[in-house]
Amino acid sequence: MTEDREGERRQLREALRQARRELPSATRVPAAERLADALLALPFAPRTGPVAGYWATDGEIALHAWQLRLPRDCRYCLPVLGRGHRLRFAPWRPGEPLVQNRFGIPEPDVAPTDLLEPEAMQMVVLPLVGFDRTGQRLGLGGGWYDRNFAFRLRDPAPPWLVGAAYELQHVERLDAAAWDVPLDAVCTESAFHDYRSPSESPA
Ligand SMILES: Nc1nc2c(c(=O)[nH]1)N(C=O)[C@@H](CNc1ccc(C(=O)N[C@@H](CCC(=O)O)C(=O)O)cc1)CN2
Ligand SMILES: Nc1ncnc2c1ncn2[C@@H]1O[C@H](COP(=O)(O)OP(=O)(O)OP(=O)(O)O)[C@@H](O)[C@H]1O
Repeated sequence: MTEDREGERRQLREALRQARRELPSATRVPAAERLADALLALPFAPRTGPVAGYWATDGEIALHAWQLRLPRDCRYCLPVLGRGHRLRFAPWRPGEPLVQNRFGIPEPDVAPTDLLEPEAMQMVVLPLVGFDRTGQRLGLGGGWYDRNFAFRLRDPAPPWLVGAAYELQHVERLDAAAWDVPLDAVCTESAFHDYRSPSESPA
């Protein structure tokens, strides 16, 4: 990528992060409920097994409403950062112990043997800074999700990869890099954006 492109990407990231941070709680609270409605109504919403969310930070749309309304046999998990940009997941219920990771984001305080691999997830709800009409995602820039879900560039779902965002994070077009893993869908407070190919979305 050229330096110009990288600079543009940085500017876009900052503008979108600021816009989402500025949303008032009168907007955030109902948005989290509408997001939960959309995630629970997904045609491929899992009935059972581990599903991954995130601990909302930096103005990200919250997932607690979804977590509370998940089917009984689904286990809500949070991302746990490892060495070398390794991302794994740990089941977590409200009240269970948390520690802060290197970015100050809470993650479950569990033994390494309790961590689940990305491949074990039925569905992953990804945080994002921006998304476009083709399902490309702009993240915080660490490449954590792209690295750890690169297998989805060749393997079919599951895990289904679903971005969660406010509609104001929708942008016209993001440049795709070779390593960018496209999303299967994005849910917002007002829409379900379906990016699956026809073969993945039977009529
Ligand atoms: N809520 C949430 N959890 C997440 C992510 C996320 O985007 N949101 N991640 C998605 O990948 C992973 C963590 N990746 C992250 C990448 C950068 C920063 C970040 O805040 N960077 C700061 C600089 C902080 C520092 O260097 O200490 C910044 O860009 O301002 C945070 C998390 C896994 N967990
Ligand atoms: N599969 C991969 N293998 C090796 N490096 C990768 C891979 N995917 C991404 N990266 C590296 O990660 C860096 C950040 O990528 P990018 O800007 O796309 O992150 P992002 O999607 O915005 O962030 P995140 O996924 O953490 O939310 C890139 O510079 C790239 O070098």
